[in-house]
Amino acid sequence: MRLVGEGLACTRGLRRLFAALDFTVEAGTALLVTGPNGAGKSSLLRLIAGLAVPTAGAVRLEGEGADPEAGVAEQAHYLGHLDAHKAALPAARNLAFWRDVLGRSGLGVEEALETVGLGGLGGLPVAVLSAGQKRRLALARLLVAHRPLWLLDEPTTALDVGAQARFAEIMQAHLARGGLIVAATHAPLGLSGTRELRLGRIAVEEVPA
Ligand SMILES: Nc1ncnc2c1ncn2[C@@H]1O[C@H](COP(=O)(O)OP(=O)(O)OP(=O)(O)O)[C@@H](O)[C@H]1O
Repeated sequence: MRLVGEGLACTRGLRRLFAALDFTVEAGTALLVTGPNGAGKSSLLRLIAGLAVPTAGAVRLEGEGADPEAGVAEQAHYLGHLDAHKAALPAARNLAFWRDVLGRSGLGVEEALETVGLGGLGGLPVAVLSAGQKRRLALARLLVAHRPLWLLDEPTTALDVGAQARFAEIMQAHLARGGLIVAATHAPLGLSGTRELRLGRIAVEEVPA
């Protein structure tokens, strides 16, 4: 399976953020989208996720394992800046909701909470969780339903060093199973075998391990 972006252009307001952007992400690899604030990293992720429409160009998943009946959005997890939790509900209830919506094809709720280091905290309302705990809960969503493509916007924001390392292991395991990752980030994510797409000065380059 591979994710292909062809001739992508994005205009926001009066500003053209990028044009004629081509990239390919092969199964088992990650593409890091980098560049200065306002370069268009989040905008690119939203285009891939189907949450915004490109001015030109298209994105598709193709090859073995890609579902020809489904669009990219249905085969992707999109994790934006907002964590998409109901603050008044317990963490476990929030995660159970996403598991039901996304298709129950991954870990159970308790196991996913345990995996992101929130074991025993599932009964707490999200409102009382710390910023890093809320982020961990958002990351747990990736685990409760299988989607081959993970679109991650600054996924390690608010995570402590240990949680960053744990999440690097989770991402690496996803890649080892043939998954794909596109991540907008200002910081290294601790992954090997990644390539970098730098916006602001468009170029795709190999990142040394
Ligand atoms: N809905 C919108 N209407 C008009 N302009 C927008 C809209 N959304 C984003 N922009 C503009 O598009 C540009 C790119 O925004 P984007 O969030 O994609 O940047 P980014 O590279 O992710 O930045 P950061 O590193 O700060 O997160 C910014 O100048 C922003 O103001």
